[in-house]
Amino acid sequence: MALAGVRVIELAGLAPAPFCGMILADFGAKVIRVDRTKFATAVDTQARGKQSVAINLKSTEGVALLRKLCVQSDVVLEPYRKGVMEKLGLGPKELLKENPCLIYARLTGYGQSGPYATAAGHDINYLAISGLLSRLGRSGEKPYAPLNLLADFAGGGLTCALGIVLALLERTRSGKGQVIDTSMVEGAAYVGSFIWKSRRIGLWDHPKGENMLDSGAPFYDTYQTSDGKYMAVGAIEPQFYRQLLKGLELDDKELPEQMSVSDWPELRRIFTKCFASKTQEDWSRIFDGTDACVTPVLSFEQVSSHPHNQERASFIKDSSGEESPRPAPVLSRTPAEPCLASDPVIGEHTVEVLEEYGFTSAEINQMLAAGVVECNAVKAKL
Ligand SMILES: C[C@H](CCC[C@@H](C)[C@H]1CC[C@H]2[C@@H]3[C@H](O)C[C@@H]4C[C@H](O)CC[C@]4(C)[C@H]3C[C@H](O)[C@]12C)C(=O)SCCNC(=O)CCNC(=O)[C@H](O)C(C)(C)COP(=O)(O)OP(=O)(O)OC[C@H]1O[C@@H](n2cnc3c(N)ncnc32)[C@H](O)[C@@H]1OP(=O)(O)O
Repeated sequence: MALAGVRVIELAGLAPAPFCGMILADFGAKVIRVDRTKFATAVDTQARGKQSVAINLKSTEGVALLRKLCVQSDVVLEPYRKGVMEKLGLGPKELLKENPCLIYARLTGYGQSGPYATAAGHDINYLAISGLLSRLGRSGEKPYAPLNLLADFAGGGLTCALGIVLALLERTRSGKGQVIDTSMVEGAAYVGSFIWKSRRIGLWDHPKGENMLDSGAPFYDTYQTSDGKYMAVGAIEPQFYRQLLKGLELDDKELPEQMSVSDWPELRRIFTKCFASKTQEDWSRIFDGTDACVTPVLSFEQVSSHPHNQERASFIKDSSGEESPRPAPVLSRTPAEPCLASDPVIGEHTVEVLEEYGFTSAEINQMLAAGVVECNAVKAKL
């Protein structure tokens, strides 16, 4: 796999850093999640392929141990509030001094500087400060955060993973590590570059929810079907729009012009009535195999059995039968091989990992006895 041989120390976080760690693990890195001791359950629901060691970082021995692990690792990924790692004596200054090749990835909401740097926050707050949230939502309604996808995962976990891979690539030339400052505000804004840079062509001139791509246009929206499901319509270009009208059995001579913005409410009313006359399955049969850009809005229950997803095996099942998306993108020679075993319990691999990092049994037993580390058996999963 592409990241085989890369050793990552991931300090346990809430959602974005676990996703970043999972991406690296899916593509072959050895990812060791550092959990707290005396915690029953991990909050990490994206632990695929990771190992877990439980270390009490509030002890000097725990901090010394983590420093030793970082000396023999390629990447450390930390998701804490600005200043937390420095307070523990685990800041980049210390760790890069001991291992100049280390890639020190920091993943926070607001980044490592600026007046908000130390403030608590979540996806919705970062999205708000990025400017993007102001553009999300239907006309006349309040801004709406699309789950916690944009800041936490697109702008956070994914952007941080990109930073790590870039730094690993650069290290092959310079032999040097570096610090990555991932701000979810900036990551989300960067993901939104198209919105910023397409303002000059007038794509966003109207208020929120009244533009072509934000549910303003009737040919770029969702419609309810007679069985209470939905179809997604993305028929922008005239040749695709014509196919939409054909599928709906509408005569364009009897309709307003596609790009006549003032007629969009009327067009939407016509499309709504049409789509409500047949089931999702009926419409799928009509539009599949055409260029109308009309697809069913699949539920989580429907996705894996959809013929397209099925043929590409786009969803996988782990050993407990839990379904999830397979890693993307697909690399032709070195594709990801996601681990199908169930997620680690906190401290499941403490002894195994410490042995691998060269600690003797006596040293490990001493740390276990002193409560510096904890090892939990898999039976804790039951
Ligand atoms: C919208 C999303 C968030 C969604 C998260 C949900 C998926 C989960 C939220 C709650 C979870 C549930 C809950 O935990 C209860 C159950 C628990 C059970 O185990 C599982 C089921 C649960 C129901 C569980 C289920 C789900 O997991 C939840 C529903 C987001 O937006 S996430 C993005 C958040 N923002 C960031 O990550 C930005 C960067 N980070 C921060 O700004 C802060 O970390 C943050 C997130 C604001 C939290 O601040 P906090 O004050 O809590 O922490 P920090 O200031 O960072 O300090 C960390 C302290 O911890 C010490 N520490 C760390 N490691 C160790 C260790 N190994 N040993 C000892 N101590 C350790 C560290 O030294 C710091 O201590 P100090 O405070 O003394 O400096």
